[in-house]
Amino acid sequence: MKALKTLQRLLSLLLPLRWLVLLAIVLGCLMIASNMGLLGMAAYLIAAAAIVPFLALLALPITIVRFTGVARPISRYAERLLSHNVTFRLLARIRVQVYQRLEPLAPGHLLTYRSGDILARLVADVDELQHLYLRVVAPFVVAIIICIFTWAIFAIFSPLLAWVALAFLIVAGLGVPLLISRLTRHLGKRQLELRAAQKDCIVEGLQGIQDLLAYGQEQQQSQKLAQLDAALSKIERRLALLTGLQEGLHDLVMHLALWTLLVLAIVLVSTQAINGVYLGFLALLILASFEAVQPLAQALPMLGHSLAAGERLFAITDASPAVEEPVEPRPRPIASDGYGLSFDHIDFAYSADDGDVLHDIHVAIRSRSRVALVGPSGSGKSTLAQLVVRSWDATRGMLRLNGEDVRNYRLHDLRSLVGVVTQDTYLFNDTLRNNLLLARAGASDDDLRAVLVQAQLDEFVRTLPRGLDTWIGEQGLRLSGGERQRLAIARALLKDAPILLLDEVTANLDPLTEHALLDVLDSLMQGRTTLFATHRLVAMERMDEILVLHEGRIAERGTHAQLLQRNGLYRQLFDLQNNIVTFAEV
Ligand SMILES: Nc1ncnc2c1ncn2[C@@H]1O[C@H](COP(=O)(O)OP(=O)(O)OP(=O)(O)O)[C@@H](O)[C@H]1O
Repeated sequence: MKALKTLQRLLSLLLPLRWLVLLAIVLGCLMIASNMGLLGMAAYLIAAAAIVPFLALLALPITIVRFTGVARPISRYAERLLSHNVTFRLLARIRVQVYQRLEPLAPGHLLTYRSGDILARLVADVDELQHLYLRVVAPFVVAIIICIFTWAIFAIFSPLLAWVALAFLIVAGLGVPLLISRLTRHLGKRQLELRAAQKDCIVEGLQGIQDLLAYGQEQQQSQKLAQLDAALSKIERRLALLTGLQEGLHDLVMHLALWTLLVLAIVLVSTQAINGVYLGFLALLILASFEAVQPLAQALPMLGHSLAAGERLFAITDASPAVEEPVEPRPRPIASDGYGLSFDHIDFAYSADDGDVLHDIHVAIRSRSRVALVGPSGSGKSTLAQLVVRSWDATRGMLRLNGEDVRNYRLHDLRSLVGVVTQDTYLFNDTLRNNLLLARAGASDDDLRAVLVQAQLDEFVRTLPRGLDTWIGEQGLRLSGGERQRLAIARALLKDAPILLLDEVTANLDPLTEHALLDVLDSLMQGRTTLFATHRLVAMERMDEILVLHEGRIAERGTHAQLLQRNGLYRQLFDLQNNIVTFAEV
């Protein structure tokens, strides 16, 4: 039932291209009909030439042979061209549509998938659909038309012959392949899963190569890959066995059909029910019909692969996004005197199964103020900051931007107001220039230079032989940690958004680099409403307010001086970091 529904959904994707599909079907019929015409008429001519005294009487069959001889290659070529065109256009469209569906799922839902698995779905699974679109849809319709056509021709000579021929065609074209398809369906699904796991193993192995080498685990990773390969080969062997079996059965049915029909026809000829001159014609016609249903017979067992791939793709497109777009969105807010945020009694849980990680967060953040979120690891700093860009929505309570619920703005509008720098801002394997332009396409070189100066990266860029056109490697691997962070800051400066989220920006840096970067951050925060999540209590005196989070609650709030005076959790964390007390004393 599920397979039928998937098939129906996959077929509905063809609707926008229905006229091209129809044309491919017409061309397919023409190709097969001309093949049948060529073979059938050739057989008839040979038999008839012996008994027909004047060649002129054979003018029509001769014309048919000449016409079909030319029509066959032309229609074959046009049909192939068109089918491939339709299929690969559709696959490209599906791939983009699935990819676009990934974006609203990020980051919440995507965490449940592995990168290799997503890669496999977008590349290999989409490719699997070609079995359906290229080799099943049009060939199926063509095969049905051919069956009807064959039946009609045989019926002219004898209804008995017609029904027997049709029965054999149905068994060869549909019965055998559907039987094999039932056997291969679960294998096809397993094959896709194993291929995805294989890709994931390779992607993970490459991403974690340094740690694998450091821990001497590279052998284990190759063993894992070898095990997956072995499992995959086993499945592929079984699939090859079944496909071979299917081809053998098809040939067997075809031979049985040929002999049965020939014997029947000879009996009918001997009883004068059929003119003997048509015997060769009928024999070649049945051979041509079997040849016509053969592509479908070969493709049908692979239908299981397409259905399994379709199910895996629909699992992505059907997943509900972590956050929804508003039904009636408010226009993008424009506030000349800045943007304030207010968290109204917010509770948050990552999923219904998990407990709340934020409890009753109730705080207003004035426009253009700098607020630090500090607290022990896991206290909820990043989670709270991420609510601002609606990576997730609050489970209870409301987050307002200048008094309006953030859920009432288009996601794009809301996010365009926020600049984000995290400890692992993603840098693309591209030039410095293009990594910056991500924040504002079309920015001039002067704009780029200005933000590089502010981010104190201009001198570094000047030392590079290719300047802004230098490739920075995958994830900015050719840059040091400090340079990567400065580039991320320059990017945020270029975006020039009025709200800023800084999440552990200095976490991976040495004290000297951290110190230098704090000045850069200072200029970035200038005039922007800033949430600065950090567990490092440095430069806290530059903050207007500090919120100390503990187990998802605001445990303390105030300025650096007020919190130190209070002698609470903040003081403990501060003393611990500055080696004033030891961990045991806290
Ligand atoms: N995607 C997620 N799914 C489920 N739980 C999560 C997820 N991300 C974080 N958590 C949990 O939420 C809690 C708060 O995590 P969060 O990352 O916000 O803390 P943090 O204060 O920023 O920590 P750190 O300083 O270590 O970055 C933790 O218990 C963490 O395990």
